[in-house]
Amino acid sequence: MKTSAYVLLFLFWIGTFYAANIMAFAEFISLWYMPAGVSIAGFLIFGKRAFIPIFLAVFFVSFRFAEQFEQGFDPAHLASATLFALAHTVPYGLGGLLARHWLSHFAQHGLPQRIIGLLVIYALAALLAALSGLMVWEFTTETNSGILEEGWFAWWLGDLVGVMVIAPLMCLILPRFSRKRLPWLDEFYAHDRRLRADLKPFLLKLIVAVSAVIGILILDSKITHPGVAYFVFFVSIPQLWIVLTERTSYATASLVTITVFMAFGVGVFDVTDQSITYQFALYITAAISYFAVSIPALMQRNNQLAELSMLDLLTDLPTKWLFKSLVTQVVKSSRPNQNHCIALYNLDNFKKINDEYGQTTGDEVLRQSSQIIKNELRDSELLCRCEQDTFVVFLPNLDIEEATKRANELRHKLPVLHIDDLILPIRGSFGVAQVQFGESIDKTVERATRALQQAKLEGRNKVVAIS
Ligand SMILES: Nc1nc2c(ncn2[C@@H]2O[C@H](COP(=O)(O)OP(=O)(O)OP(=O)(O)O)[C@@H](O)[C@H]2O)c(=O)[nH]1
Repeated sequence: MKTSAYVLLFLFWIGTFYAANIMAFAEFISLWYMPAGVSIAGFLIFGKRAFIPIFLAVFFVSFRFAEQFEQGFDPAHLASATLFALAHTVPYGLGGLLARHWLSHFAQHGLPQRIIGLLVIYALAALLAALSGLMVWEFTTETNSGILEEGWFAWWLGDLVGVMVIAPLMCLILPRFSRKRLPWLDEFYAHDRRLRADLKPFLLKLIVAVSAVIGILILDSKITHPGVAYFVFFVSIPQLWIVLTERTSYATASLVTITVFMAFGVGVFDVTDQSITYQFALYITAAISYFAVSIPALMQRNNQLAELSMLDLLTDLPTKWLFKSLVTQVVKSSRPNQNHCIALYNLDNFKKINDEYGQTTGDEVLRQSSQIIKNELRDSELLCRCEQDTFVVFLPNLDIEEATKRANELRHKLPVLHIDDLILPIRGSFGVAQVQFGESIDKTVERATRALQQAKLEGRNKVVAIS
């Protein structure tokens, strides 16, 4: 944690505290308690070192409040400010550290499971903070007995919204001030690397979301029916649209924007009697956003896996799996009188190259020789790496004789390679088979393999066709 991070965390805490006060629709009452998000994210990103700046910030604010209330300094204020600071810092410290442990040590669980855990931790930390905060309040003042029972739910929900909305924003900003890399955080923002930073479509979607918020607030202020406020849950739809199609950083910004408009709006449009509904809507919208973030991440992971299974990493050629699915498609869409063949080839005595010159030279032979054959192919032909030093070429629209001739042409194209100081003449044995009507590609490959074995038995560096 850099020194600037201590100052930043302290200032963020104080800043969000006063910002929340601006958005309060009654004294100490607003839809969200933003500093809670700063606290939990501070511990999440910086670990236990976040304790000092957060404790000091809460202490500072509590002390100033006590002074303002009672007009003048009283040493008891120091004690009550300390208690308030502990009542806030300890629950969020525990929550943040637990969340950090959960996200960094249980990376083997999928993102959705980790998000469930995160939501539970956030909810428990906010509940603990609400209960301890109110207990300290009851304890330090004489006139406030009973506020624990009355106030715990509203406090909890307000804190929880603050945590859910502000923590992701802090997780974007704070890691820049950390000396450590936080790889477990990257997965949440994996989407950002794939998508271009295009502000225009995002802003359009954000305008839709904000218009929905304002429209519903106006409706709620005009129509006295209490059910109107429930329309605010619709806001989760444009927010979900943003999460699924835009960068995670934009989705984070939109969640904050929606919340700010709602927090100001309940006061401006005087619909504070429905504030619990609005808080719930914000919580649900945030929770949906958290889950939805895992969908683009999963999609990206699937794409990577699909690419891995379709392209051979060494030669960059399609794999047998892709070969089979492509050839099956071509054969299926062919007329009955169309002939197609495959030529399977294996490099001769390749093991010797590996043994004598090393695996790296062997790899280079596989890479270069396959690239040369690939460059010789016609547009309709397809080369894939089957396994080890065995490759397969799809030869469409050729009967077995034409295909045998073509395989011989390709065999002659196998190069004499110059790798470092070595001169390596590359040879190969080919087995050719025609795709029979109604036969699976696996069966054709099996027959071509038999022909290839025959070519090896007959002395290598030749083509054998099987009918
Ligand atoms: N360098 C390298 N070697 C590989 C790779 N995959 C498999 N091999 C090696 O390729 C060799 C395959 O040898 P074979 O085709 O069975 O035997 P061969 O020496 O080519 O002899 P014939 O096929 O009978 O002519 C084995 O030694 C494998 O270890 C790879 O990705 N890179």
